[in-house]
Amino acid sequence: MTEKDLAPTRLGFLASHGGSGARAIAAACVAGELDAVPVALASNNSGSAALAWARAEGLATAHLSSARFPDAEALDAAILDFLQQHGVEVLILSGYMKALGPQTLAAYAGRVLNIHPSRLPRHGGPGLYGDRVHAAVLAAGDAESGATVHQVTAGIDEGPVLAQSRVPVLPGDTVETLRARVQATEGPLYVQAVQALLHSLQRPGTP
Ligand SMILES: Nc1nc2c(c(=O)[nH]1)N[C@@H](CN(C=O)c1ccc(C(=O)N[C@@H](CCC(=O)O)C(=O)O)cc1)CN2
Ligand SMILES: NCC(=O)N[C@@H]1O[C@H](COP(=O)([O-])[O-])[C@@H](O)[C@H]1O
Repeated sequence: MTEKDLAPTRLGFLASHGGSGARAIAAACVAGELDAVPVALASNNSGSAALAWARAEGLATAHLSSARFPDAEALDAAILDFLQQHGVEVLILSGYMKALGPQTLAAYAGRVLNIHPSRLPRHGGPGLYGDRVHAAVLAAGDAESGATVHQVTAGIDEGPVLAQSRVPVLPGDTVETLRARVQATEGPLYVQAVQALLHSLQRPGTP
């Protein structure tokens, strides 16, 4: 058992807006629920609340967007360089609205998680993000919805599902009321999924 094995796992985040998932996971680290430490957050929006929160928390931060790196390969390389520079071991997508590139996916294979606000495979894929997902659930007349944490692979929302929540869709629901009911499940669900991933990484082969 090396010193690194005993050290808490270093977490990195990508977020486009509020970073609610990152905040819930960071709080669970402080509370001792997760044997991990948040170390870095990058956003494609320089004015995002997630970036302001990460700066205030003392995390390493970066604004990495297609505006700064018009070439997708260069943006992917910049994201990977930022994460490796800060020794990130597990990457958490927290309301990140851009496709993650092949270099970062290859370097972090099996160690990248995303949360999506529906019960995948329903209402997932390109073009389905944020309130568009809740609108799709309502338009389809689904009786239930929820959130999904999955491993991230090249295809959008196609990675293996690790955990799901379930909430009812109620008569008279709007995008706002459904979003609030689903988002109330996301923090605990994401913490539970990260816990399971850390366990599998820290003690491979144990149930
Ligand atoms: N390689 C992967 N990258 C990402 C995945 C993934 O599964 N594999 N998940 C997404 C998150 N996501 C759904 O959970 C998602 C995010 C964004 C989009 C989308 O269509 N985005 C629009 C742009 C939206 C914007 O700029 O605000 C687009 O790309 O045109 C769909 C699903 C994160 N990355
Ligand atoms: N496809 C990804 C996606 O739609 N993610 C969803 O966006 C919201 C982000 O909120 P936040 O910016 O306040 O964390 C969250 O509800 C998350 O499930």
